[in-house]
Amino acid sequence: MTEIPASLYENDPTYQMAVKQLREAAQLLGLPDEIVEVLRHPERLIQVKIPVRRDNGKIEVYLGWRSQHNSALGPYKGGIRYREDVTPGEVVALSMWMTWKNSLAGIPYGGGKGGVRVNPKLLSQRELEELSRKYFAALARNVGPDVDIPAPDVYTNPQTMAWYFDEYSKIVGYNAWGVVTAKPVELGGLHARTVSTGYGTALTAREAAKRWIGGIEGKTVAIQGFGNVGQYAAKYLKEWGAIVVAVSDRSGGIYDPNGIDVEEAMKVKAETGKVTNYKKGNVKIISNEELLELDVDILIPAATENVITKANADRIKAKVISEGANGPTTPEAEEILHKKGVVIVPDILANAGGVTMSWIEWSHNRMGCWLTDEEALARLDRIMTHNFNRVFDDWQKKFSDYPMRAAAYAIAVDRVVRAMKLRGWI
Ligand SMILES: NC(=O)C1=CN([C@@H]2O[C@H](COP(=O)(O)OP(=O)(O)OC[C@H]3O[C@@H](n4cnc5c(N)ncnc54)[C@H](OP(=O)(O)O)[C@@H]3O)[C@@H](O)[C@H]2O)C=CC1
Ligand SMILES: O=C(O)CCC(=O)C(=O)O
Repeated sequence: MTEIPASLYENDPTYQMAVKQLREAAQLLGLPDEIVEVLRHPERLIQVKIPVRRDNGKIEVYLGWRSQHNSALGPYKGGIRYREDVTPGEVVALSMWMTWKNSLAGIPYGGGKGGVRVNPKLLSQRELEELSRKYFAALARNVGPDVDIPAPDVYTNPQTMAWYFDEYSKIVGYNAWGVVTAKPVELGGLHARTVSTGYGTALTAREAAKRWIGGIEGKTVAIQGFGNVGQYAAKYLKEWGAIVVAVSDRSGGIYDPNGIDVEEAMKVKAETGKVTNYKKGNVKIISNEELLELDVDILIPAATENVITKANADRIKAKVISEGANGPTTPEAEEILHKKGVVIVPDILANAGGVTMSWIEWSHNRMGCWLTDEEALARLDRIMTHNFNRVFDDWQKKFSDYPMRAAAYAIAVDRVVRAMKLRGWI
């Protein structure tokens, strides 16, 4: 385990975007530069080396990171992603966004995020298990139910959490239920965690539609990314009366102006791995870029960072954007869209359903009692509807010259700074 210097993440464009957002929030709150200087760096950035014996008998070495951004409000909390192009800068940016997300959600966590540079689609299940166990064993001294609590992100899932949980429990010598969340139901997880990020993203789109475009009923929706977040956002928006006209994955997008059969698209994705194998109705294959520019009421980017940029912002026609993904909109694009009257529900609010449900799972694990999925989702609905309306009202009253993100950041950053001051850190 090594800690790595700032020069390894400072030039990363996703990190720079996160710092720009922080600086803008600091300016609105009147915070001095020295506080920005403290907040722009993680408290700890860990790099680990993971040698895996491949099925062909050869050893391959992978690199992994965990960024622990800020713990003023509680233990670090945030997911771990497996992607072939993960960078330390991206991981630090994502951990900073977790600090603001958890603060805004009002849950007792700081921010953390992890990543392993690997294409998991090229590994067998046995190789993935070895990689996951070794990565978590390497982090074991720096995670724990009161220290840092990981969860899934891109290309990780409840099975990955089961391996992490088991590896950590073996090391500490007891069942450490609270060390990870989004575990399988058999290991203290909630099915509601699987649907919760997409549910929350759909919910904030629903609430934004009520306040901005006359309600969700009959509104058209396009969703980029058809994984955990995109699929459940599509499912709930359809249930609430919207028409999901387009969805996509890495293979491309499908578009039917009369509406996609979401259940069927989920089945096709599960069985074939590609949503573009969906054949129902008058479906047309489109590119991911075309999907973003469709003439729809609501757009949900639910795949990856930096997809809405100054290069395409002018051509985006949606009136409401709910950010299921972390960091899908660059600050330059956001300014263009704000001037066009588009409401962007920021990621730290729109995709907070996952971590909020993680907190429900974690607190129940620690109390040794269990909630039903219905109770858990009803609680999430109450929390997120309240948080959405609080941010929306603050935005309209105090920050309407800026995008909605400004109001969310003002609440989130202020809470962290106050906690740091009370603790005597700054
Ligand atoms: N899971 C969670 O609880 C949370 C996730 N998020 C964020 O939501 C986003 C999606 O995460 P999640 O759904 O969990 O991830 P998944 O791995 O479940 O799904 C990712 C989806 O995005 C697609 N995708 C990936 N890269 C691209 C690309 N460059 N262009 C188009 N599509 C792409 C994938 O395609 P394919 O299937 O073909 O590989 C897949 O459909 C991420 O930004 C993540 O950080 C935020 C909060 C919580
Ligand atoms: O539930 C969690 O802790 C993970 C959430 C996460 O990674 C995210 O919100 O981006």
